[in-house]
Amino acid sequence: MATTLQEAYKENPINIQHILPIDFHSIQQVPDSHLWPKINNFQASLDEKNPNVPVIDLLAPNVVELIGHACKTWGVFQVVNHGVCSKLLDEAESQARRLFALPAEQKVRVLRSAGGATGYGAARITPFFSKFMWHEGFTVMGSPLDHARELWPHDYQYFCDVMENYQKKMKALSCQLWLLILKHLEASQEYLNSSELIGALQLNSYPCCPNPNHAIGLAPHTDSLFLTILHQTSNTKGLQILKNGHGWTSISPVSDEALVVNVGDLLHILSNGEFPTVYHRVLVNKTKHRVSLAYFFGPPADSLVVPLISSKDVGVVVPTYRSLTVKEYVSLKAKHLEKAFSFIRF
Ligand SMILES: O=C(O)CCC(=O)C(=O)O
Ligand SMILES: [Fe+2]
Repeated sequence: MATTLQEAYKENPINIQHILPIDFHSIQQVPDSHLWPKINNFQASLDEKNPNVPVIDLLAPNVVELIGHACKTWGVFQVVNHGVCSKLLDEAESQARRLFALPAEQKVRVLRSAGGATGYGAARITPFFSKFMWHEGFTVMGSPLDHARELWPHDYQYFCDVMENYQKKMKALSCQLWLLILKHLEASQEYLNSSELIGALQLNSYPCCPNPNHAIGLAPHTDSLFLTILHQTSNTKGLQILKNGHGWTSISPVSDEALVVNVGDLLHILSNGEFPTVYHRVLVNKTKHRVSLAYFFGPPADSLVVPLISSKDVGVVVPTYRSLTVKEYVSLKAKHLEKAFSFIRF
């Protein structure tokens, strides 16, 4: 997938002005370019009234049922007892912090190119909004060696080791979750072989913001692939999902090692709309520099995503979306963001 996803990005280049983040280290005030109309910020009392996102113990005997129910009702859940040790989560976060702490002139050396997939830069959704986000990111697919060498000519190995190990562990967890989801959907295992799943790692940084009521870390969006596994700084709120009937709901980690898993667009299509794709955003705050690591995983770019209809429903339930390749969907999303669905809905 990495290569063909990179091809899809190459076909939809982004203007350099939408890739280059501002120098957050030197900024005292939110510039007009980053000033949004008042953001409906955290309201503790409202958050407390909101129902909590499901927390799933991966060792629970009824885990298939729990995940199926969470995907259907929320499209998002937290997992615990997932087997990724907290030491690795901490190390990956601290290596991400080490990268973002570098001076802007250094980070720019590994700036994502216009049609590129990896490297330092603003969020891919930037061109769809008239204001910029309070965010900088770094995307890794496989080994980050070339970029790490540019950043730390004499001290790049540890960063590479941690990022590669982190992706390996996330891939294993993705495969485990994927098999449980296929079981729930009653899909044959050959249908999307978990060994073919591929991922990309996105490091996100949300620096302290002098005016958090008028800035946004990441504007509302959905993730494109099957699932996203997210590690976020503990004790720092930021991620919110739009929950029907409840408005924006915060998702704070239930423990230091809990990971957030959310359904992406391709799984929404594959489940024939049974699982909602999750609209989410990130808020910023004045005093805490929040960092997150999002691992996106999905099928190879050339594979066809066909809405699944269980054998007992054939002839009764009709597909909501037409089938399409991953690459085709990524291209539609790069051009139309969430309006991409309107091009494939029957
Ligand atoms: O930082 C977060 O909590 C969310 C990140 C995210 O939504 C993304 O990388 O797509
Ligand atoms: Fe996201």
